[in-house]
Amino acid sequence: MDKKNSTLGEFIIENQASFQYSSGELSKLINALRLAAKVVNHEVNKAGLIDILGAAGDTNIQGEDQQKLDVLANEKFIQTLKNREIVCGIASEEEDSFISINSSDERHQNKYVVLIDPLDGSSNIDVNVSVGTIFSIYRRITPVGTPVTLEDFLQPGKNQVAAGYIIYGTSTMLVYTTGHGVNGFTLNPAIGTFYLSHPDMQFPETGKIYSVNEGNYIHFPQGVKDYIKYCQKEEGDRPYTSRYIGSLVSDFHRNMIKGGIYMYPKSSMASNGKLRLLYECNPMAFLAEQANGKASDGHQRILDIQPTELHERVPFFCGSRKMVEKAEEFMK
Ligand SMILES: O=P(O)(O)OC[C@H]1O[C@](O)(COP(=O)(O)O)[C@@H](O)[C@@H]1O
Ligand SMILES: [Mg+2]
Ligand SMILES: [Mg+2]
Repeated sequence: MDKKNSTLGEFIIENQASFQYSSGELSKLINALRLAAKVVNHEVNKAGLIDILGAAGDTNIQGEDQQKLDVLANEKFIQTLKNREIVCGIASEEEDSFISINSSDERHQNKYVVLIDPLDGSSNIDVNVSVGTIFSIYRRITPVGTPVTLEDFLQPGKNQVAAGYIIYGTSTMLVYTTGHGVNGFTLNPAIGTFYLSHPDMQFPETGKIYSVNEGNYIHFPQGVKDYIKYCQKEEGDRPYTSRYIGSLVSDFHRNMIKGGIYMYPKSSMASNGKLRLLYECNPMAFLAEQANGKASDGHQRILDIQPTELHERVPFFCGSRKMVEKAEEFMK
């Protein structure tokens, strides 16, 4: 069968053998994420027709006003994973602490934990700009059959067994890696099936797009200011084009296809920037490296960072390898 025609379900089965310790559990887990993605996609598409726009009225542990769609997406992903008893723990950007899940079947204890950003790009929900969901999967490190602990979630990103995102945009796509390259699947809404549309995605080695919230320019470290000036200078293949959607998933996706760099630096207002290491930076860094790109905090490889807190933030520089290296030079 021509690879391009394969569905996500077929692709998962075909690639199961490449998973370390493959017992089918990781395949079931990715299948469950696929299902939850379709459920949330259905709700996102109705935004404006049903009551899911605007704030939900609560504040999450990040100190952000939760949007109704943040809450709905969070519930749908957690519910879908819980009901299928295929993970032993879940951590979410929208939950204060991690959720421990014990399988009702003594003989079958799960070995994976999932970390999710259920709705990425929340500030774009009400204005019909593309948003996403981000997921990251680890093999637990505490003994199977015992309750999960914080330790199981505070693993360096290089321990991830899988990571991906769903983008709810002009089309809905699921893009993921299990450590064997990055593949993108597009949802055919007529039949509710994801098809392999973007096999073996690769970041171009360099590009002409830089993505950063320039509204924060005066608060950025000098190195970042200098790199932005470098991007804007009339010289060689520059100036680059500034593109910033304000949804990490969408900016990353565009830059992976066209070549570019996304930056959310630290600033005098936010000493570690805004993005969460566990829910946003680690999964996107794993995808970037699997697609020949690069991700750092301006100095250190994101995937080598040892997390210390569930909701910690880190500065984030991610995209085409040569562009991230250039930005790091300026940061030095
Ligand atoms: O509005 P800002 O400060 O530029 O932040 C935009 C960034 O914040 C985020 O929205 C953070 O993610 P959440 O929406 O999941 O909180 C990123 O998707 C995006 O890149
Ligand atoms: Mg996010
Ligand atoms: Mg979010």
